[in-house]
Amino acid sequence: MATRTGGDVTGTVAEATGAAGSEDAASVVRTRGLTKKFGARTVLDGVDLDIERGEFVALLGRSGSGKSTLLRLLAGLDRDSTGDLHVDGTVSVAFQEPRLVPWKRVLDNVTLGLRGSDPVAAAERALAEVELTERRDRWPLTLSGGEAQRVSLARALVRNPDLLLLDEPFSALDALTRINVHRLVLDLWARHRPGVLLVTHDVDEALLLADRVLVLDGGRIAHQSTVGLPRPRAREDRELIELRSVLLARLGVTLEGTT
Ligand SMILES: Nc1ncnc2c1ncn2[C@@H]1O[C@H](COP(=O)(O)OP(=O)(O)OP(=O)(O)O)[C@@H](O)[C@H]1O
Repeated sequence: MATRTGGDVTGTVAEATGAAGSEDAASVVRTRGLTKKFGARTVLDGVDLDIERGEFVALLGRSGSGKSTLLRLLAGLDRDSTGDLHVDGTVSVAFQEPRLVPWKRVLDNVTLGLRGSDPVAAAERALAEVELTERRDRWPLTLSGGEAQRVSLARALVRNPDLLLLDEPFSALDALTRINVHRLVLDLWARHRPGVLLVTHDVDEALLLADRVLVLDGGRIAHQSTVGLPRPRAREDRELIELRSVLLARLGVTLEGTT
């Protein structure tokens, strides 16, 4: 078993408790030699990962490289691993599908499992932040995809997480909605400053949003690029274009013959 310390997971599916002082107060995540096997197959093979408080990290990797597996371990949704894993603070998770409870209205989805003195007021504030105050009494099935994803973000943020884990939360959205939700996530992140780990297939999305972009390959963090540009960022920025080709090459995509 991995030594899992810290991490009070609140999210859509998991609840775990624990508390421990961090070895490094600046880090919300610290893993060393984190290894995960499914049967005889080693999917994560000694992952060393640090995420600082308030840092936005994106994780790229080919399909099946183990991105979601790593996210699930950080979320405490899977505990069967070896190595060191330390998560310091509260964790919230948002997935590709919003995973709203269909028989609960929007507001009740956000307050679900929420403790504290006034969960309704907290949920109302969170819904206002994602600009969905008017939808508070709607049933999830009557929401658009973008609205449902914003409710899912409100539900994640209402808990004021130290670590926000995002597993491809934008991939099912149409291009325009995706741009708006990107803007919203950056806004919410700037206001709340959780550490973020965003799992994505989209190199541009990673470069537009993150401070650091990691590539998972061969069960390890095989590459990282730091993106020093201020936000909002433009896709056509020269530095971004260069980083994009480096990352695509690391992902095994070559752009020869394309413009
Ligand atoms: N519960 C499980 N039992 C057995 N194998 C699993 C299980 N979960 C994941 N795997 C395997 O582990 C590998 C990594 O899966 P994972 O979902 O983490 O990859 P990923 O990088 O997130 O992929 P994608 O980008 O396609 O979502 C895959 O080969 C997958 O089949």
